[in-house]
Amino acid sequence: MLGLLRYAKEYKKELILGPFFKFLEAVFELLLPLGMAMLIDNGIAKHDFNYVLKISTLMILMSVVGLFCVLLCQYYSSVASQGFGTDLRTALLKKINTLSHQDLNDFGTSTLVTRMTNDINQLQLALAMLIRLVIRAPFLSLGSLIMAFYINAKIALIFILALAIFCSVLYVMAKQTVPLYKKVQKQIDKMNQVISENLSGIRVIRAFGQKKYSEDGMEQTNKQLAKAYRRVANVSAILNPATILIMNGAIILILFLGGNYINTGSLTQGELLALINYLTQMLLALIVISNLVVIFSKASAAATRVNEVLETTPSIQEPTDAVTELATQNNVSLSFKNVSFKYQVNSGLALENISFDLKRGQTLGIVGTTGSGKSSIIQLAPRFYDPTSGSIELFGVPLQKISLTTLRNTFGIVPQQSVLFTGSVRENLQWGKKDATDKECWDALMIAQSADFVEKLPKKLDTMIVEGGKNFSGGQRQRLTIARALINQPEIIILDDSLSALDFQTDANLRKSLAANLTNSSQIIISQRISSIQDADQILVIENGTQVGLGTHEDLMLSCVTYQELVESQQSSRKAGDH
Ligand SMILES: Nc1ncnc2c1ncn2[C@@H]1O[C@H](COP(=O)(O)OP(=O)(O)OP(=O)(O)O)[C@@H](O)[C@H]1O
Repeated sequence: MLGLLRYAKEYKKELILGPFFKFLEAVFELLLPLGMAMLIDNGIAKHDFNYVLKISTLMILMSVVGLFCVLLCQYYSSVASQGFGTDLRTALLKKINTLSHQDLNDFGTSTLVTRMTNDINQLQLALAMLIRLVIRAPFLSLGSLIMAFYINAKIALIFILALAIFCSVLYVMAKQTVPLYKKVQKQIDKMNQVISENLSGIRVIRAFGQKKYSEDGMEQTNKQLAKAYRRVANVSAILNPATILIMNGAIILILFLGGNYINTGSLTQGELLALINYLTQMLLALIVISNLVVIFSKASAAATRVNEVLETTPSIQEPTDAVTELATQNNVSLSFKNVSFKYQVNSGLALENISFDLKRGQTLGIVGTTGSGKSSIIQLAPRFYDPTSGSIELFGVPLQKISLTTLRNTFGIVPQQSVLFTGSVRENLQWGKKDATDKECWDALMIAQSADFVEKLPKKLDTMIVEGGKNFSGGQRQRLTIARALINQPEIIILDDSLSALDFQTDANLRKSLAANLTNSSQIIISQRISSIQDADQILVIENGTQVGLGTHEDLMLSCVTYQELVESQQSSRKAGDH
């Protein structure tokens, strides 16, 4: 956990001044019972009004200065803890952005959300408490003990006894709660996952009338989370009553022993009062320490989880001596040589022996039944995953040697699901090219057959896209994501079933427009529709992860049974639709 403090190094001043002011306040607080004893024994008992006035003024002054010290400490702790949380969150997001798709699959989205939010909040709170209380509480408890020895060493032994019992209770409790907090965090992950699935799929849940099923699932996860919390609370709840019990037991002992000492004249009434004050102060400080233990137990579990992400070595890394310039004039832009791939070490092959050469400026169509491995092929080209065996080359250079930025800038990818972000149409297009001008935006929209509908929008390029692009139709979203992918004029454009929401005419116009405007770019078009790929220079046919055909439409109609069946099934379903 301490390792994470490196993210607080910008706040050194606050980390020093915060505890310093809290320490000052604690010194004043420690002196107050002594002042009270002096006031009673030397002022009130001797009817010395001037002495009472002097000491009480001094005590008020100490309290006021103490108050200002507390305010300053609160200020510094807020600045440092909020800053630390912000810096840590930024670092975590940066790290997540370096992780490969495989690493992200391994973690899962919900746990990353919990780590970015809940876990970092815990760490922020722990740092604030560290500044406010970590020096003050031990100082007050130790200071009270020393003051007790200063007043009466024999009675101070009761303090030691109370302290020993308290520490034992605390140790037992901490040992039990730390693992329980880890379980709670896991349940929070699960809860986040259920919430995000339920909210993102709310329309589907309603459409299928699955409200009850979704609510039951949520309730079950909710109950499990509550159960995990209850188990921690049951253990933690023992601490405060146990501390009060120890405190009251110790006070009884002090009164008993102190009463005898007063009778024999070896202790004054003021001193007895001061001793009880110090005991209360010590144990209250210890309760604070115990609460700190709870906060730090949670923070320790949170730190482990945050560190787990920060310390993950991305499975796909920037190569040393990376190639940043590609000979894009090269005849072959992308080449797969006997590529096989599996998603998990112990799972079966998702792709087996895939080989093709995509020539510059040409189009490769990929067809196959659903789940046959089409998307998996194009996940390998920008190195979202590395192949299990075989090799892939981009303009003659093995992918592993190319800088990740150069590699990914070579591709313009339109994924299966059209993901748009909250922001204007222009801002969304500029994801493809940061400094794209309005002309470049309109050109890209024109090629993607989107200029017409964007032109009709009230604010055109400045029209806001709401979360997930819900204010656009499925087909409009697809065309906007296509425009975003080609605004940078990439060397290779990949359309992963991205024409599915378009009518046949728009689909044909779009492909014509791509061919006419991006003459130097190669294209990979994945589609279930034969009509979308039949004009491609080459068509790759995939079945159960294996390559069962490669050639033109005409070649495949002669040589590939799977292709012939696909064509036939689409022709017959179209005929059935016509009737
Ligand atoms: N992230 C993943 N982790 C594990 N297995 C996966 C993952 N993505 C895909 N698969 C598996 O790999 C196989 C091929 O999936 P892929 O998405 O490549 O098929 P596809 O042909 O593109 O399907 P569709 O046409 O339905 O989009 C499937 O069996 C699928 O379950």
